[in-house]
Amino acid sequence: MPLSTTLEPPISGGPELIKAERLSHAFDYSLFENIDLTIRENEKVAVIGVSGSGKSTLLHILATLLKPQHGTVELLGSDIYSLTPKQQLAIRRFEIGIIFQFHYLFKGMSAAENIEIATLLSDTEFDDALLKRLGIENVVHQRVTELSGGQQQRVSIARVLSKNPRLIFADEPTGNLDDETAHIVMDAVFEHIEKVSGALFLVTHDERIARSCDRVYRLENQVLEQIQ
Ligand SMILES: Nc1ncnc2c1ncn2[C@@H]1O[C@H](COP(=O)(O)OP(=O)(O)OP(=O)(O)O)[C@@H](O)[C@H]1O
Repeated sequence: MPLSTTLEPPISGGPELIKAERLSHAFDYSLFENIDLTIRENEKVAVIGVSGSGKSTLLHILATLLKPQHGTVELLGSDIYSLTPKQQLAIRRFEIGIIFQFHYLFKGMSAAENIEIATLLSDTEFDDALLKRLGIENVVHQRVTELSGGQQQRVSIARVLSKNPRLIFADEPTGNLDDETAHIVMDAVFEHIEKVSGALFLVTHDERIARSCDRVYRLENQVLEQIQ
């Protein structure tokens, strides 16, 4: 059994926005055991690791989507898996943005409609400047199915940022993007975190992008090891 991986919080003394303690989870085999992780205000944390090591599962657990078999997750001070479904929904709606590997856009709608749904639900404004910045201002009125994978990825990122969440969980957000666009997108995400004094939990295979975060961990052999 691996040793408990207790990770020291960073030097900054800001409030703890994401705090996981003693997380363990298994499917057919154990993915990780006794993981502790704290992410404070204004911090960006990346996790890398080989395919199948459990990175997405860890992201789902932190992002309220999957109850861990052991351990606790606090978001903005609330123990999320002890909340009622209604309370969980409110946190998901107003405080959490999840950038999924596979977008999950509404395919029958235009890009703009996909973004509008998010702004309506979270009571925020449609941000034209953000679309321009992400280079999708000329395609927003097209149906999502007419867009390239990279354009769809940017629409899904615009949808998440438009909600103005404090906590962003991003699973391979630059997987479909060329290097230049990947950097534009990550800069927009980083700036957003700064603007809202939020926190980012990023899963990526791109080591350069991981290294641009404040801390980097590798998930391997059931252990989350800090490598930067
Ligand atoms: N809902 C599920 N039911 C059963 N097994 C699952 C489930 N979700 C994930 N797994 C398994 O858990 C393991 C870890 O999956 P996960 O998606 O967390 O890995 P990952 O490190 O994110 O991989 P990748 O880099 O390829 O996205 C895999 O073997 C996967 O098949």
